[in-house]
Amino acid sequence: MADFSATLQVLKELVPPALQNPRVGIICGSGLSGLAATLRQTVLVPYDRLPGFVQSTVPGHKSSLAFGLMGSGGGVPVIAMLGRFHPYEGHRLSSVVFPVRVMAKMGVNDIIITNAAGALNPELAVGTIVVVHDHIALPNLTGMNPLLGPQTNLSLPRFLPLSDAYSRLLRKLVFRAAHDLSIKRDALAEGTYAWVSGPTYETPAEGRFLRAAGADVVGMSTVPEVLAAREEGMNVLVLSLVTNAVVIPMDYRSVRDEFEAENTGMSATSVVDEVVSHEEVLALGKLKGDLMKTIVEKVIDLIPSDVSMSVQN
Ligand SMILES: O=P(O)(O)O[C@H]1O[C@H](CO)[C@@H](O)[C@H]1O
Ligand code: HPA
Repeated sequence: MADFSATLQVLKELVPPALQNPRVGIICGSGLSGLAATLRQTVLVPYDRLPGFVQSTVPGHKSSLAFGLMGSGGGVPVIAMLGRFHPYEGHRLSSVVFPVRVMAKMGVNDIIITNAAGALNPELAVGTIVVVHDHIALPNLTGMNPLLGPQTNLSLPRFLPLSDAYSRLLRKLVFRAAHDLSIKRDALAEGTYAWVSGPTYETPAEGRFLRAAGADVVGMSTVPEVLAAREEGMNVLVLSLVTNAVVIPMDYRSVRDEFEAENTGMSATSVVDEVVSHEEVLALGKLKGDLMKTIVEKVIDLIPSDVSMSVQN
């Protein structure tokens, strides 16, 4: 098991005292590290200075923690991961969630986890921010769960309930923030996140399967972080930016028909199969990053400090 005390000691040396007790934790999804641009008195700590931290190897993820003040007035002390770790990078699940546990040990009560995700629900337009209210995690159900293994902290629950994983209070604050900021209603939606291991994007049949199971968006991150944060007793908010529509045609556009038409001399429409790319995901993050930033900043303003100090739902 990783040694948190060594990590905490380094942070004590590198982070000024005023920022050493962050109240809110933020995890920036693919292309969303600009979230930290609104921090004041920012101090960056590269992951390679921190025992127990691995490196973010995915484009659109930086390998640094950012400490600073966010929001109006004096500001709220926050700690932000400018890049996250995914199991598909080859990182162990315990490494993926290590920073979340460090946040807990530094006193973070509320964590805002963002990600880029593909839409399974056809009603979700690209660019929508989905306030996640539930998840489906096939990897969890089949033995890939960051909480598997001997209990490392006996003060934490062995059997963690997840029916209340996504804080009702924090979710509602997102809609209050959007209202206060006059953000148009359809910029936001609510939905269920499906976690897949990646790094492959879904086949059309897999997309249909996840949709039929009740998921609205799909991505390759977040759920391990949610589990660790809940185990540590934090209140969790997850915001998914829809960066692409998952390709789920029912119609496979028969190549037999295409062949037969060509073979009989009739003109056949040549069809190019649609594909998604990480470049597309990052481009959307760039386009909509400001909206995510504005909402996160306002939510942080709205979190009552007395509520933040205790676990609520
Ligand atoms: O979930 P984040 O880290 O935002 O990134 C999403 O974007 C990448 C795929 O384009 C995957 O890593 C997926 O999980
Ligand atoms: N599938 C899985 N993960 C993703 C997607 C997707 O379509 N888009 C962004 N992350």
